[in-house]
Amino acid sequence: MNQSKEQRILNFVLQNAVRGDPCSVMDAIDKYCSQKEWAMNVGNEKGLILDKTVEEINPSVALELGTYCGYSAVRIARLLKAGARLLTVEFNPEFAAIAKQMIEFAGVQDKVKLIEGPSEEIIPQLKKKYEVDTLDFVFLDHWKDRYTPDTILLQECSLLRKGSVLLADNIIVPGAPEFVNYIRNNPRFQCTNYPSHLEYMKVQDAMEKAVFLG
Ligand SMILES: O=c1[nH]cnc2c(O)cc(-c3ccc(F)cc3)cc12
Ligand SMILES: [Mg+2]
Repeated sequence: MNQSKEQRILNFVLQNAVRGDPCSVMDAIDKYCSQKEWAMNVGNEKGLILDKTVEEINPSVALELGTYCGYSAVRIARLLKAGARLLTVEFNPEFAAIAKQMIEFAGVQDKVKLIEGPSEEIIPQLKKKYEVDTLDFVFLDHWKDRYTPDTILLQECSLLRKGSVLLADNIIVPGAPEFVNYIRNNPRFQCTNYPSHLEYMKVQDAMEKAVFLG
């Protein structure tokens, strides 16, 4: 059976990174995906914007939509204080299986709960099934057409509180114009745009930060 690209990325990490060292895992993924095979990890340039946002908030409870191979789950989890946790949602079972191994190899599994399934099903379960009160931070990095409906669903499920921060990847490429229109014209959010580049490419991209005003 032919190996998937995601399996090749994981194998490269297992061969070249240091078990229990999240930064070595991130570096190995970035090295492989910039030199061998492009993949849709947030990457190091936009990753630094993600780092600064997470450090600013210092979240107790964070949610990621779109785990993929686990690169940004490792990136976020390495910055979480003792007792804080990241819930990360992945729809694709193959990606979830790779991400589980990536998160465990990086040694951040105690801070990360990987949930397999569609975000529209998982979000309404967060309070009762996953014991979430409200979310301090949400990283949207799944499918651009889900950014707006999932942001609305988070509000309907009372998962956002005054000061909750959303950060969305891929505002330019692949682009989320409907989400940008929704969030920038919504008086309940205070938005900031962070120009950057598509991971591993000299192509313009951007991230959008949106603070929920309650
Ligand atoms: O589908 C995506 N989900 C989350 N993040 C993505 C991401 O960072 C980049 C891309 C992407 C960008 C350019 C391209 F030619 C093909 C795919 C897709 C996703
Ligand atoms: Mg992305």
